Amino acid sequence: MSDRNPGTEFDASWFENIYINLPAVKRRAETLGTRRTVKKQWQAAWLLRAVSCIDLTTLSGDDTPANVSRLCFKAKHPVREDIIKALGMENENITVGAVCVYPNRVPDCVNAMKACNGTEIPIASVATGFPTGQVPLKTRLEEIKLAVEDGATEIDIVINRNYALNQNWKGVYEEVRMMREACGKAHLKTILATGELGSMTNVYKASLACMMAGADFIKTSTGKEGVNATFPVALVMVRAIREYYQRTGHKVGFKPAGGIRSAKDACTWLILMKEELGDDWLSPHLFRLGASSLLIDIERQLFHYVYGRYAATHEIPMS
Ligand SMILES: O=C[C@H](O)COP(=O)(O)O
Repeated sequence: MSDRNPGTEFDASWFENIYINLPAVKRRAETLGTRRTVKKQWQAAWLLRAVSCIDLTTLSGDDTPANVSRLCFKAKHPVREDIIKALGMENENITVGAVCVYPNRVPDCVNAMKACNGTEIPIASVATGFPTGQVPLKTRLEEIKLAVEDGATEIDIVINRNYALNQNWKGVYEEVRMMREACGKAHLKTILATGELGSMTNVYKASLACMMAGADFIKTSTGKEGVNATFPVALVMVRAIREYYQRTGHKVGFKPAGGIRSAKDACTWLILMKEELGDDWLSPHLFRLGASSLLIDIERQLFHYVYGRYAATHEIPMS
């Protein structure tokens, strides 16, 4: 993870005169999807980089110690050994960026990580009444503290959408500030739930409020809203990250989440980060992809890359 973002005093002037040129943002987003392709010889490297940035997620009502344990094993061994060997990467320790679960499942992650020896992978817990946040502040803060006590090293909170929709940026700031305090040493990711914020201007202002309050990452969505991670929203958020960096010198990370399922999209997200913020934002310290099923497609593409598309789909061993 990046060096902690200490945040700043609340400054209302940051929220004045913000104008988002939506047609221009949309045009820029379209160029990301259509005009950039990763050269063949670089494809595997880009895909492995995407793997290292995944927050491998399970956030379901029917999560159990068993499926969380499988998730943790997969987090430590995200790509099949023969594929890694064929790529000449057997000496690299390739893992995902973190696992991401509900607070009740954090102890299961701790146990599962102990059971498979080797690298410790960060355990991220959603908290604060995820996904809606519609519980009292005292409960939301307590939930963070319990998750950290249980072993979470990263906390993904949801912001107060009521405050955001009512332009109460000081309210958003003060709650996030308290949440950061409750996190202690754990890193803080703030989920904006952009699909519920009503406008791109609100997305930009919510991003600023969270970073001012000390968010280490800003994250698009819970994955449970009607609209989740989109490229136009991401462009608005990363430009807020750039403004915050220019004003304070602190680098804040970015996590798109929700509906990211294809290897091609994963590469496009990396290209967006490279072009908008630069190479520092191409590592798990400053970039995460929140996803529950993206890894399956990346592994499939790596398989095709190593063995060829024909072998991958048609060949069967005869003995
Ligand atoms: O934070 C991560 C998201 O909840 C995952 O969403 P997904 O299941 O659409 O990949």
